[in-house]
Amino acid sequence: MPVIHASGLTKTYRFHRSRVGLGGAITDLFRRRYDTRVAVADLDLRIDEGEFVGLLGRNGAGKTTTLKMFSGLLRPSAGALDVLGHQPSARRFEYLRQIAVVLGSKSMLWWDVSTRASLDLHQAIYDLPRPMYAESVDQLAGLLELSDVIDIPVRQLSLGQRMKCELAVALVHQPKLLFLDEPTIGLDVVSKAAVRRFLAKINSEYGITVVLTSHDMDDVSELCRRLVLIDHGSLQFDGTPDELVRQTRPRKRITLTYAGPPGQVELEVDREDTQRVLAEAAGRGELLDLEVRDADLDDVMQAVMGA
Ligand SMILES: Nc1ncnc2c1ncn2[C@@H]1O[C@H](COP(=O)(O)OP(=O)(O)OP(=O)(O)O)[C@@H](O)[C@H]1O
Repeated sequence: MPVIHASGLTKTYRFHRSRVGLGGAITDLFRRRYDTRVAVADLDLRIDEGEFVGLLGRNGAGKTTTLKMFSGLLRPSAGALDVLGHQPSARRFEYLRQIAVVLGSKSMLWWDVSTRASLDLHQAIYDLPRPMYAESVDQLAGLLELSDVIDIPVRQLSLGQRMKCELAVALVHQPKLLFLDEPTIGLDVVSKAAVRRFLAKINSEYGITVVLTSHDMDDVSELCRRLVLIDHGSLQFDGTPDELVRQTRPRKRITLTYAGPPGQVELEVDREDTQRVLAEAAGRGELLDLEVRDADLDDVMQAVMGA
């Protein structure tokens, strides 16, 4: 049974287009001009329980809009969308109770109070039974190593500590489905690694289905077993990271370092030619070093974004 099933999902924004100059601004007050933009076009997608899916694409591709429709923040303009048996835009409590949304660039925490106060508020909002709530807070505080920060006002926390607290608050009601938009944006390498470890664990051990958007290819390659690539709101690719790499950059990269001239040489060769090229290279001079590698996700995304 799919957790998310979208068919022909489309979102068109209607927005006000300003006229230029003071005269234009005054005219705008009386006669507004509107334009439309298709942010997501005819998207068909099925995501099953327990998956960890990366939603990728360049800026403006339609990732956030898609996540917002999945989570019920935006109403689709056309198409059908079923998430956990609900129509998200109806925003029914039984649906919202089963999902969580974490936006890296927007905080759900109150700045002037501690994370514990935000957690207590969520207990009240979701009407969580006391024992379940206590167990949930203990579990999340343990997994996210929050004991030193949970009672400190949020404004005094570092960005990394704050993101861990965001995750705790988002997950305290034990949702089945988590939507993450750029969860590691701005974090240092240590905090990124901690957040990724946590996300991998809640997916593999607690079975939470995760849909993530990120421009950080380390997030994507470490966490996502499936990638969905969208461009101009349309589906461009749906498969594993390895399939995306093979499809976009099928060639091997060889770096040869010779003792004498020409020094270091970089080559891109077809897979089936690798052995022949290496044998030929070895006969051309004394080799100090030799490296053969596949393109990685970073190379691939650069190729895709630049296309
Ligand atoms: N409220 C809005 N009104 C009008 N156009 C919008 C609105 N929100 C987004 N758009 C447009 O819709 C398109 C998709 O935007 P969206 O934010 O979904 O892309 P994205 O893939 O998440 O981009 P990014 O990687 O920069 O976050 C863009 O062209 C954007 O300008």
